[in-house]
Amino acid sequence: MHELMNIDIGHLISDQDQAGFISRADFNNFAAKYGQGFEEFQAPLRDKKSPITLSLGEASAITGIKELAQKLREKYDNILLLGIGGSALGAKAVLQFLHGPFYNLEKHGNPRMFILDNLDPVLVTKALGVVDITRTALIYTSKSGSTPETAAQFIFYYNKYKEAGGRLEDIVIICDPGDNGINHIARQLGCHLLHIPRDLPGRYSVLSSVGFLPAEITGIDSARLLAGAAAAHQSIIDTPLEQNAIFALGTCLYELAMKGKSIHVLFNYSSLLFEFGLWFVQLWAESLGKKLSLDGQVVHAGTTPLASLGATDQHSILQLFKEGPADKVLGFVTINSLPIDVTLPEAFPAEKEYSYFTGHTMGEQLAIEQMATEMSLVGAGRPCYRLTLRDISPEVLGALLYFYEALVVYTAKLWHINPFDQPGVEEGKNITYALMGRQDYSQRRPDYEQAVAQFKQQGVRLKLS
Ligand SMILES: O=P(O)(O)OC[C@H]1O[C@H](O)[C@H](O)[C@@H](O)[C@@H]1O
Repeated sequence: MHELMNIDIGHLISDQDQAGFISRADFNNFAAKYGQGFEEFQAPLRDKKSPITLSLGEASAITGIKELAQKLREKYDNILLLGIGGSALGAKAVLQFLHGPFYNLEKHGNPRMFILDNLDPVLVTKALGVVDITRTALIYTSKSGSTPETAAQFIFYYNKYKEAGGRLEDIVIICDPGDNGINHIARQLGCHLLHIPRDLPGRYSVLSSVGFLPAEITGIDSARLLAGAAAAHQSIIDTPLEQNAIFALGTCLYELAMKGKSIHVLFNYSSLLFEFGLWFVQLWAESLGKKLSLDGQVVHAGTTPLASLGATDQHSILQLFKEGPADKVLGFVTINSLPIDVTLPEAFPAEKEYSYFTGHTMGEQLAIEQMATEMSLVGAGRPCYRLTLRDISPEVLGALLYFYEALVVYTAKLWHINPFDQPGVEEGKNITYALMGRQDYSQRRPDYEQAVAQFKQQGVRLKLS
């Protein structure tokens, strides 16, 4: 992993015992205090018992995924990928990091990929306006198969597709194995059906067919993504405690949370990492934000993730990071070697605001701005760490994704919570099912309707115009 990315946590620690940082003495005591817990985290990884290691077993699915991707590439100009949360965010992160922001506008001979991850009548209708549905393949990704937003999208496009004479057997459904509606539909349509390992939760599923199929369709070798993840895995289980990045960073983040750093900002210094930032937000939030501990105590665990984009957000939220509440720890993600750089030629030499650029590259400027921002935050007493990615390659991204998955699982151990469930999102779903008239929720419907009426009554409406 060290060849793919490296990490600097030096500015989470203070030798002067500065408030808001980890003291050197505390840091030196981590092994004694948390070493045992870290071994308990490493053991299931080593034995391939941790759910995140299920991704490593997905190597066997890659040949089939490549064949399917090839077929779809040959037949179709566009792909509409329907999914939400973990069924969309990872694929978006992969495509953006490896293809850049203009993939759909560039000429490369591969299908354009539209990932529709919201319930929005305007979005779904507009998408129909930009693709020829008869030249478009549908991928419906839903681990549970019961997510109402994605199901509604699928019903809409399935009908449009059928009306247009689309080949139903070319539809792709990606879901859990199981005896449920989505599996029944796939079998009824005789379409492609790819299964996600049952115990691999959706937000950890990017390194499975969920991320691999969109990657392959657009020309990314998913075996290289997985090779990067495998390298990260090996490093996490082999590296001794004192140099182990997951141990040091995870423990620092937990201890800083105990000191009131309740917000974890990931400040990504490349437009290619914007979607990765959103993937991180779901992973961190749903895995660590828990009311109950493993033994049933009310703990309200977790820290709030926030994704920022450098250099853009230096001009919006940075002011707050530096001078607002001291409740944040910031992680910078930078890319060491860019495949493209731009040297600025001389222009307006008489003007001091413009003349100093001559001969500098934009990559150099971005790196300077990142360091300047980080230094200024550390100087203001804000703890920061930095991940430096070797380059823009599938191996690096695979390692980065697996690194954060493992970091979340280790941090959850410190919080003593389950990182693989999300009980907090269920209630809203149940109310939706009941109010939308789902049959198996009919008994609960009157109660929910009454509760909704009461809730609305409690509102205090003010006039704005
Ligand atoms: O993949 P699906 O089953 O459709 O789930 C999509 C999303 O639904 C829920 O909101 C869960 O909290 C998320 O973790 C999940 O990623």
